Amino acid sequence: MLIIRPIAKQDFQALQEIAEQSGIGFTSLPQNDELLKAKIARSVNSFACQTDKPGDQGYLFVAEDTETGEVVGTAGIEASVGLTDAFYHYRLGSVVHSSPELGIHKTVKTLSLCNDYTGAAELCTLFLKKSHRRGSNGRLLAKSRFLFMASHPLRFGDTVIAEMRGVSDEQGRSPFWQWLQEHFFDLDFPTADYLTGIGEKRFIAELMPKYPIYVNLLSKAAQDVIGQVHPSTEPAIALLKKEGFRYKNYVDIFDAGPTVECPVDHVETVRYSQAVVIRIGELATPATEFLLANTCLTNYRAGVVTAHQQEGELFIDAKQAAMLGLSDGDGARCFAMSSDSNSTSS
Ligand SMILES: CC(C)(COP(=O)(O)OP(=O)(O)OC[C@H]1O[C@@H](n2cnc3c(N)ncnc32)[C@H](O)[C@@H]1OP(=O)(O)O)[C@@H](O)C(=O)NCCC(=O)NCCSC(=O)CCC(=O)O
Ligand SMILES: NC(=[NH2+])NCCC[C@H](N)C(=O)O
Repeated sequence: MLIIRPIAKQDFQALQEIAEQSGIGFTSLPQNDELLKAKIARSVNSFACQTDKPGDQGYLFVAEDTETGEVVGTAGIEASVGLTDAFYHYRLGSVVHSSPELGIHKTVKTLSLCNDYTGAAELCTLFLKKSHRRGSNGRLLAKSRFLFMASHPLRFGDTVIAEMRGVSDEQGRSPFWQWLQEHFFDLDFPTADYLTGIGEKRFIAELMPKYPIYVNLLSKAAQDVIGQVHPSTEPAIALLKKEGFRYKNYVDIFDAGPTVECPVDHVETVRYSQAVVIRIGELATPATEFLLANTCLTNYRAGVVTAHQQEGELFIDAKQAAMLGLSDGDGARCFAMSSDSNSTSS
């Protein structure tokens, strides 16, 4: 069974391995041991802190294979971005150049630097080792965060966003960055991405073009990747679109990958999840698959279980209950895996 739990200090090596595997452009996991240790410590403090409003908390979860004890994936949530340092995007807009006298009307796309997502919660750091990309593992890892948010809504911004990794090749060459580099920076994409990942973001404010950029002046290769995701990120964006996330013309300032957004209470897993009381014992048939999480903070656990729901109660067997730290009579939150089809679009 795969369970999702908060990251702990002893997961450092596993996180280091995931940082190595995730590669360039996966901004939130740079290969820097001190930073990874600091990320773990920040997460441990975030789960432990008592708060009723979003602040500088970052929650990092891991997926653990209970049979081998191996950590096989990560997923994160930032409570609210841009409150301690500026959080930048490019907003893709339009300007119209029009001369009725000459009969010329031209709409030109522009990219404007902005901080519009300040205060939003952010999903990040979603990674599953290739060996475990099967069955419902990816869905469990991505969705378990929404059960956590549904149980602890006061800890997060009202809107949740996700910055999707944009297009770059295996050497870390990004067509969009290439253009910026030629005109404004003397830094390659891997270095810029690394500096952002370790929080050294002052150079953005200092060097980034401050006036809107006319998109038609960019190279064709750069124009083509605006709002496009890296091939390995297709499953991640597919999962979020099914949850109701939408692209509203905001892109990453380095690789032009799309940012998608959704009000937290509109996210499918949040909307269709239910608070239930756990009953442990024999399962009645037909039992079906549920995503189930306890309502704890530091002892948070989530997993996919076979269960039987009757009104406000969810019946599970003792083994599954033990894995999720649940006892008979405990409150929990569940989502019927079959209700994924409730999604309004894909
Ligand atoms: C993202 C995950 C964890 C997802 O796990 P899996 O690949 O096992 O997921 P899956 O269940 O096979 O696929 C999820 C859904 O995507 C669909 N799908 C799969 N491949 C696709 C493709 N090439 N194009 C379009 N859709 C595709 C599947 O049909 C499925 O939809 P149905 O359910 O309808 O069948 C993994 O792919 C991964 O680790 N990727 C590499 C790292 C990465 O790029 N991470 C995202 C960075 S961006 C980030 O972290 C922010 C986003 C976030 O945190 O959520
Ligand atoms: N350059 C980018 N577009 N980066 C997006 C970052 C990918 C992913 N959201 C992360 O947490 O790392």
